[in-house]
Amino acid sequence: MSEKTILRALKGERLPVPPVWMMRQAGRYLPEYRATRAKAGDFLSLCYTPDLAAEVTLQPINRYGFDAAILFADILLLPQALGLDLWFVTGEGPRLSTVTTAAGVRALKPASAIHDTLSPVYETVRILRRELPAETTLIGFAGAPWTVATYMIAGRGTPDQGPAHAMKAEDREAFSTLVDRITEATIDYLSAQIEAGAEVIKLFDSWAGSLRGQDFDDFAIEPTRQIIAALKSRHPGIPVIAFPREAGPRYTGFARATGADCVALDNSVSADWAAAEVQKDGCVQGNLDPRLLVEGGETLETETRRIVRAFSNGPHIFNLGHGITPDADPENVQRMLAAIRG
Ligand SMILES: Cc1c2[nH]c(c1CCC(=O)O)Cc1[nH]c(c(CCC(=O)O)c1C)Cc1[nH]c(c(CCC(=O)O)c1C)Cc1[nH]c(c(C)c1CCC(=O)O)C2
Repeated sequence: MSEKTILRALKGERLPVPPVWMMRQAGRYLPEYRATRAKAGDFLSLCYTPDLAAEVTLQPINRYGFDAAILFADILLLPQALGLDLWFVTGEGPRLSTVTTAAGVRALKPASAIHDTLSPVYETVRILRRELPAETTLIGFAGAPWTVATYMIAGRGTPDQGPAHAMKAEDREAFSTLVDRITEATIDYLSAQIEAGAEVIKLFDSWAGSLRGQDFDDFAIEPTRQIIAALKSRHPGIPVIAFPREAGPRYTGFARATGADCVALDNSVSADWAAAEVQKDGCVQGNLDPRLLVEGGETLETETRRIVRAFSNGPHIFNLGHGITPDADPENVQRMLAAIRG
């Protein structure tokens, strides 16, 4: 069989039709996901039950034939494996016990202890490698250290990441120690996913956009660079997609600075700008506004075609600028795919 399309794009090949997958493609917009989640009881039980996590990972592949499957798990399982309490409040989101001091950082479990909690995730990866169609690429993932730290410090999602910025300002050393601990644990976590069968790794830095100036270098670029260097030295050739969401002008040069093979773009940057500034360094993915999968209509098709055209001169994986939302219409995903694949 010829090499999988996603892997070819990640090596820098320009393909006549871009391969496609979607962030949060296994999720609440799909009735079959809601049914399996009900069977599991709650979101975390779904993440930690390998048969059910594999089942929901496969649902969007079976329905739409995406070129990649993304492991079903969550970026907040890692803080839990480091010793924090984690729970999800229905309709609100995640809650964690917090780390805000040097003593709190010292009390975390060592990186070497994470596998006790996370081994079901590796089992999900093994099941998926057996069950996925031969042409479908399996993506493993983790949160990037800054984004994971923002949840560990605040104990929840925050609009401006205020508590994390406050700890960084008040005790930069303790904050850096926390970021280093997450970095080390993330390397071990992703290595274990690769050993279990993940073929590509994605790092989600959802809150990268709130880091300014030197902080962006120290806490968005540097930990990502360290993770990618360690993964590529342990697993030569493993491709990595980095998503420094809302990095704006700092998308320029991000692949070169971190060693990422592909940069994922949110929908606040223009595709034409990114084609000139970001795609010149390698593969890009993303950029379609997830709202369009709620609204549908002519705009969904014209915007999809516009993004395909803008990135048609270089390596490109079609994706959204952020996750598909629970109110999206599954039929609109078919319309998007028809506009991409013709
Ligand atoms: C910040 C973040 C989290 N998780 C993730 C991020 C980074 C990407 C982003 O910016 O969205 C990443 C993530 N979360 C999930 C996946 C699975 C793979 C996939 O994309 O399909 C992935 C890759 C499942 C999930 N993670 C979550 C759900 C919804 C849970 C449910 O079924 O009730 C899913 C399918 C819950 C979650 N998990 C998180 C939040 C803030 C929430 C609540 C918000 C929400 O409900 O969308 C943390």
